[in-house]
Amino acid sequence: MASQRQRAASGEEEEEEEEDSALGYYDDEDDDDLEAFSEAELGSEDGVLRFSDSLSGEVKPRILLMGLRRSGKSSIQKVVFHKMSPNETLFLESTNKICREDVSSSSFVSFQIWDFPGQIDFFDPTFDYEMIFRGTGALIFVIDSQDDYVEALSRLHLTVTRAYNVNPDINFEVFIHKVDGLSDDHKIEKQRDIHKRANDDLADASLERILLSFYLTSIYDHSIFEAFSKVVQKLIPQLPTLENLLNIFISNSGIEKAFLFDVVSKIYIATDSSPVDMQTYELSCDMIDVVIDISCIYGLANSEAGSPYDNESMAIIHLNNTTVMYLKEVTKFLAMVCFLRKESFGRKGLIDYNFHCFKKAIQEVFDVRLKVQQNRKLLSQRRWSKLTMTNGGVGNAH
Ligand SMILES: Nc1nc2c(ncn2[C@@H]2O[C@H](COP(=O)(O)OP(=O)(O)OP(=O)(O)O)[C@@H](O)[C@H]2O)c(=O)[nH]1
Repeated sequence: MASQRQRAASGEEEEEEEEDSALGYYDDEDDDDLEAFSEAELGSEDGVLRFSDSLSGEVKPRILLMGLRRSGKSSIQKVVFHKMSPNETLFLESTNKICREDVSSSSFVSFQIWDFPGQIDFFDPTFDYEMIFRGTGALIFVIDSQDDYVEALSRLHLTVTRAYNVNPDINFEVFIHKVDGLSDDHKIEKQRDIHKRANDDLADASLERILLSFYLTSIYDHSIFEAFSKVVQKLIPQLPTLENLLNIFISNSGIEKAFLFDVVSKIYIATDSSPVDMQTYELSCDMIDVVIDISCIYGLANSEAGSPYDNESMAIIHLNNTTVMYLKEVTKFLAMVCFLRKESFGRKGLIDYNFHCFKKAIQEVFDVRLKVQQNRKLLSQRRWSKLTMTNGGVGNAH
């Protein structure tokens, strides 16, 4: 019953299911989708924006994780979205099916991650790669920097050119991964070499218009979260508005830097336009961890199951260099982390007032988004029922 309602609600979901069976991938998130649907439909919590409404009619951007075997694709997914500790990834088994994961049930960022097995020949004629690339927002190609990368580069070239022919709007992101084993000089040298070779290959094929972005990553530090943040940010249509709001907020509050974080994944979905330095980012991640850990241990009454993060969540940390870190809840999934001087923190009342205005503005941005999503949902519902009528499958749509 629920699944019939779900299907009727969105033609796109139906399309996805068709894709699922065509590709034979593993998806352990179906039940979560149903839960998310009933929650969204019933409007479970007043005043909480349903950013994670998985059946909103919006086509969720797809992020593909590709690369050679053992390059680290599954580890990246597990560490960023499942809080797996990096050491545990040593025991991960090789992926032998495409694994799809919906990153929308527990966090703000709403997309699907498809983890491809390294050995798969997705250019096999029986494999419908066009269908895969058509709905893709970003393609992350993982290259193991500790290994010989000649084969990886030719695979990257093949993948990118095929994908570009199907969908020129895909963002191509190259993770030069496992850089934890390399010295700083070596890292830069590898990046330069990979960058040059990959772009030369494209130039030789007269495909200079394909833009590749490169990131040095490792699951053993924050670089993987930072890189993923940038990949995800490119898929958020409201990003310029969010950045603008943050700029206005910090300039009126005497704040030096502000990040808007997705609490669950620790991906920052926006920051003001001043440059990001890795240390501030790492400190912000640590602060979120501290808040969640302390809340889990001491904040939940009678160790009941509940959310360690709610609208009361906030934290202030004074660093020994006269900097203050200030964390405040923005929505159920988002937190703002600010860096400011001790003197500026004296005007906390003003900061809190500005924050209140910022929060309201964010709410408005997402109200608009919600409306757009609802309209799309209606449209796709109509399209879907028309389609089922013409195919004589009216029964399925009800
Ligand atoms: N040193 C280091 N090792 C890593 C890093 N990321 C992953 N690994 C290791 O690389 C090995 C392979 O990782 P997987 O995530 O299974 O690789 P995969 O690309 O998913 O492999 P397939 O499923 O076979 O395609 C594991 O032993 C990980 O612990 C990293 O950033 N640094």
